Amino acid sequence: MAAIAPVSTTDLLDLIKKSNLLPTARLLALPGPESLSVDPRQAAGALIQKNFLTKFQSTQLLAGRYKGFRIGPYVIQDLLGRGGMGAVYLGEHLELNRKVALKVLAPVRGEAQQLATERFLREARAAAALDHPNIVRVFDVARHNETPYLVMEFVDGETLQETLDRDGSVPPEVAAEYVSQAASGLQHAHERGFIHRDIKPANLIRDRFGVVKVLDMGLARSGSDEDKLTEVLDRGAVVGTADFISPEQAINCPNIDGRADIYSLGATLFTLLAGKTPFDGNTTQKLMQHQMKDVPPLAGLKPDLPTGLTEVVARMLAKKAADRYPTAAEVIAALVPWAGHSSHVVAGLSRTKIGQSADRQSVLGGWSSSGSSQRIRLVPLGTEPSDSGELDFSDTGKATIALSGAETARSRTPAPVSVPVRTVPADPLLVPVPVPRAGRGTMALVAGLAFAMLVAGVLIGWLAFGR
Ligand SMILES: Nc1ncnc2c1ncn2[C@@H]1O[C@H](COP(=O)(O)OP(=O)(O)OP(=O)(O)O)[C@@H](O)[C@H]1O
Repeated sequence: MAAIAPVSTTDLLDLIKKSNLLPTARLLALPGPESLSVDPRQAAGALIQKNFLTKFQSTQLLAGRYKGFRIGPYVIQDLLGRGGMGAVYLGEHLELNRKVALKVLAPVRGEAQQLATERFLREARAAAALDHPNIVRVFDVARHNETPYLVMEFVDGETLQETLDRDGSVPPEVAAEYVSQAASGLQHAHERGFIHRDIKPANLIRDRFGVVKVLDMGLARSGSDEDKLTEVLDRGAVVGTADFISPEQAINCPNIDGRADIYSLGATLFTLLAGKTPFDGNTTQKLMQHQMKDVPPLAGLKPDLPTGLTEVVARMLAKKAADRYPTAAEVIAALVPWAGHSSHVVAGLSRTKIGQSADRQSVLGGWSSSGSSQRIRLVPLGTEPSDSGELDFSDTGKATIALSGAETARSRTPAPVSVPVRTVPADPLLVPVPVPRAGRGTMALVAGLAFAMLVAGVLIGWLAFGR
């Protein structure tokens, strides 16, 4: 039945009552029609001001829509965004007043529903295994009227894609810091055997305090036995986003590792700095170029960029995984000269093995480490000591990162992560369905199609792009 917009304030108040969006105490306090404007729009405005409604709720109610405001114990307050699988809403727990992000699976039929459900579970499992300030936490997965939804940490901020859409590009030191924070989250994920597989600016979200968090662990895959199943089922699908996909993912290599994420993070850093993605063209052309064509030199696109930084990007974007930084932690070390002062990076690193291990020398691999067990010195290989940075995890809650040379040390308290963690139960409500993955928007490209296009396009590609 089509929604009927309220024509009077009494109609509006009736819709509010039917919508179930207010807890009983608030409902009892709701002003009557006599104390509101007779115009329902003005009445709704007054109710927004008195915190009975949000703008989103008011818009829905004024359009006559009053269903769907409640998902489990949460009240929908706003639409945060839409992705390939459904919508993400801001929800507030009815009793606890805690704000969360709710990812609600869009209704689809048949096998697509099973695939989406499987991905939901995968996202929940991956995120539940990870506990890091630079990774968006998933608290729960449940069903509401048969519709699966994820309960996530609400990040009050914007994705780096939104930043790019607004600002075009990002200053070098800011881009280096954002990427260092993302690398810190990835280091944590990689240490636990998870590869994200779809790192891109749209999957990095920055909160109001400047903390960057990795979103959307939906494609993450662990090396655990259980996930070997989905690995087998995934075979046949090229997964990732064409603008940021690593060469090995583009050819659906079965044995990718964390260095695939490092490539995608490099493509993200390239895009943040240059204001454009590394390659142009359609999806097939982009896949081919990631494999065959050198990334255009950043210096040509942005002559003012520090040379050292463009070299870091080039190494992250090396075609062969072996030529990239071996770990995300080493990307952070390489970026210290530009991202150096961030307490957020330090706070994130303190949750990785590097930040926790007494024997940091072995964790750090090629880096040199000095001082007490509470301090590590980061010297990216092949750089001058003046490029080094020092991370200090020593004092209670205080984190210091210092650059040697002209820079002076600064100390800040890392921004606390205030949302309590509720891990997803081992036996979630949803049952995984063993079906192969298929394409989903920008995320999955069916292998047969991709391979066919690749083979057919190789000749054209060489002619069109050369080397
Ligand atoms: N935890 C969150 N906190 C705040 N906003 C969020 C959160 N998760 C997602 N969003 C917002 O919702 C939008 C859609 O998220 P979603 O993960 O569904 O999209 P996507 O990654 O673009 O889609 P796809 O699943 O196709 O990759 C994001 O771009 C972001 O703006």
